[in-house]
Amino acid sequence: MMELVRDRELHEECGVFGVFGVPNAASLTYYGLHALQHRGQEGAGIVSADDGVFRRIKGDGLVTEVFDEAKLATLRGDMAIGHVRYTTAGGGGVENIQPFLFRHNTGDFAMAHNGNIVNSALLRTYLENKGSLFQSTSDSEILAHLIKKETRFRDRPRIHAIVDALNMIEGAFAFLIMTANRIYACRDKYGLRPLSIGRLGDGWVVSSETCAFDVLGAEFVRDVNPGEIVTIDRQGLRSCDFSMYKRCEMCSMEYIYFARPDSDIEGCNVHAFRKVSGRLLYEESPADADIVVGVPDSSLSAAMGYAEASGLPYEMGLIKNKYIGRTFIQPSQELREKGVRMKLSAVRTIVRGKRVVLVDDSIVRGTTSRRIVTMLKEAGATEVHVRIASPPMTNPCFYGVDTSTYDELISAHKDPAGVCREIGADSLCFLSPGALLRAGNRRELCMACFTGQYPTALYQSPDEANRETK
Ligand SMILES: O=P(O)(O)OC[C@H]1O[C@H](OP(=O)(O)OP(=O)(O)O)[C@H](O)[C@@H]1O
Ligand SMILES: NC(=O)CC[C@H](N)C(=O)O
Ligand code: SF4
Ligand SMILES: [Mg+2]
Repeated sequence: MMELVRDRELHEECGVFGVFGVPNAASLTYYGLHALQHRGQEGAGIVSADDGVFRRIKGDGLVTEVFDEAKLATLRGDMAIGHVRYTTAGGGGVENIQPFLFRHNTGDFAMAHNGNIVNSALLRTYLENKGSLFQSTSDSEILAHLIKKETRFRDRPRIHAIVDALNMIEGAFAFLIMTANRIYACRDKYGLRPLSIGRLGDGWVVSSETCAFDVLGAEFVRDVNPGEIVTIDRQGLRSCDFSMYKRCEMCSMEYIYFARPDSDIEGCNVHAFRKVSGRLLYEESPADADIVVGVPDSSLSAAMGYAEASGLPYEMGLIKNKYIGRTFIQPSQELREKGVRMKLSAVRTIVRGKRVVLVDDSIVRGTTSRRIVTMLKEAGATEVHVRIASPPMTNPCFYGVDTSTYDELISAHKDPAGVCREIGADSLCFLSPGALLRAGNRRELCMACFTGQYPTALYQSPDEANRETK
């Protein structure tokens, strides 16, 4: 049977982008979303607002597949928000593609979310029992119903309802909420997901990652803080805390794997973080070898750091085919194995007769490492020493990253020696959690998928999590 195979082993979260007070906001949002495309390739959407008139276009696929010039031209106005989606809750389907748009007699509004709400099942039941009719199966829609659930105080400013609603949801989020006159940018109190604000001409832009600012020529202003709502309107920026409990537990996988190397997250450049993590990986786990090879693309910065610290030459021992799309069709498991060969090839003349240090950013199921070790050996490498720039991944993520279930995580069942045997390497070492903190010069980071110490309550047993696909 033909099956659709994703080309990435680890799946990212969504990306959100917003523009306030700049003509043709939707076109700018298109370019912003294009810069965030790596965060989600399943669907994309933009909602624009023009004098209280909201217009929306959304669809399955990449930003370039969903929009064209003619479509963008219909999204008039100087305000817009957009979203690129990778599903973490509620399944696929066009009804789950964001931004969501809600029509209400107190004023229409649109909403876009990156993250995952861990108490969504409970809240959904509560809201449905109160009469809510959901348009989608996405966890994100819950926030809108929470904002509108209280009809007794219709005249109070909307921000009060937003504060109350944000305090009812538990989990990870970067939310953009757009009304006729303003955009609210909100981040969860644990600081799990990134969200930054930039200046563009007389207006403002908000983005999951700062790489989108550079694309538009916008200037970084500041990050939205954990537990904060930044209101953007004609008066400029205003800040309000919806929670006094604040942590700085940014998702470490943003630095390790997800974010683009040219993004700065909470003041630390992603490429710089990875490079230092590679240096620390060498200090913790040196290897007797001839060359250092990174697994394209996400581990290249860490591999450079490892090579620099070790004094070994950094070589391009693996090449990635740029034209392997987001997904490709494979007929069977056997050909699926060949799928990675379509994606990555060893450079025979570079690795032949060499002892190779192979640096990757992470091991999830172990598929990539196993295939690449075999490939390097088949190409003539005499030894392959695998060095991973993150700790063993032993727990699933509940916060918007599809890191797999317990059953699939190779390190949940095998110690590093067992994983080493399984992938056929000559040695295997992982980076320590402490080194991750040092790489970012931080006191806190979410490392729950490595340590099992989740910053929030989970509302789900490990068994349920294990059964859940996404
Ligand atoms: O142990 P596994 O289950 O194989 O997963 C780990 C691999 O997945 C990711 O790469 P991915 O192929 O997703 O994309 P990349 O090209 O961006 O590195 C990550 O960088 C590892 O290489
Ligand atoms: N990856 C994400 O951030 C997903 C957002 C939301 N939970 C969804 O599944 O659509
Ligand atoms: S559990 Fe892992 S992937 Fe999930 S938010 Fe924490 S660090 Fe990121
Ligand atoms: Mg990879």
